[in-house]
Amino acid sequence: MRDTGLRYAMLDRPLILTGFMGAGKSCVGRLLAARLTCPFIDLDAEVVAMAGRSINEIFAKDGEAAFRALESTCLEHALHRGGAVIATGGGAVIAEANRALMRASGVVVNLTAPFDLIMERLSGARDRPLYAGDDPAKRVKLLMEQREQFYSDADIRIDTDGKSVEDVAAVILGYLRGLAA
Ligand SMILES: Nc1ncnc2c1ncn2[C@@H]1O[C@H](COP(=O)(O)OP(=O)(O)O)[C@@H](O)[C@H]1O
Ligand SMILES: O=C(O)C1=C[C@@H](OP(=O)(O)O)[C@@H](O)[C@H](O)C1
Ligand SMILES: [Mg+2]
Repeated sequence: MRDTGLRYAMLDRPLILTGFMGAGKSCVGRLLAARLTCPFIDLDAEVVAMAGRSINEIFAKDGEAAFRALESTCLEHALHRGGAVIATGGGAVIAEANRALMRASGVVVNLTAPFDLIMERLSGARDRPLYAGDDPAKRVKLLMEQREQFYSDADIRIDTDGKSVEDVAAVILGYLRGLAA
């Protein structure tokens, strides 16, 4: 069943998913956009399209700062498109300007998962430069701690532990229904 009513309710407001790598932003976002029959924008894909190279290549050749600049530009473009579901990359919340823009433009939904589950979901990931290299567990732990303050800057936080992608999308749809009522 498609939530066409909700689609119209949020037509001019993006729904923005934030959260750490592996929280499920991309999977949940794609499903949610299908349910809402609205566009789905994955910021990582937008960055790759704009740069003409992979995220791994951008990090390796241009550095993280260059990636963050592209990410901010793509976020701005995406927010201007109005009613869409936007899956951000896990680090999009670091820049204060990005957070302010997200809060001012749409509904910010933060997906969370405990450290062990994040590690489980990321195991084998090859397209995440911040997960690659020596001791990814140590880096993930540190980044999760450092970013917690930024992720908490959201309209709603949803713990995805024990929930399927469908379950998480259903919680968000329920929240949107509450907003539209
Ligand atoms: N709620 C969930 N339950 C089980 N697996 C999940 C869930 N959310 C995401 N995953 C899995 O975790 C991995 C990362 O998901 P993804 O949507 O790419 O996360 P993100 O975009 O937040 O980094 C994928 O393999 C996906 O299938
Ligand atoms: O947390 C981060 O800094 C990053 C998360 C990634 O997106 P996902 O959160 O979708 O994996 C991607 O933007 C890049 O590898 C950097
Ligand atoms: Mg993603």
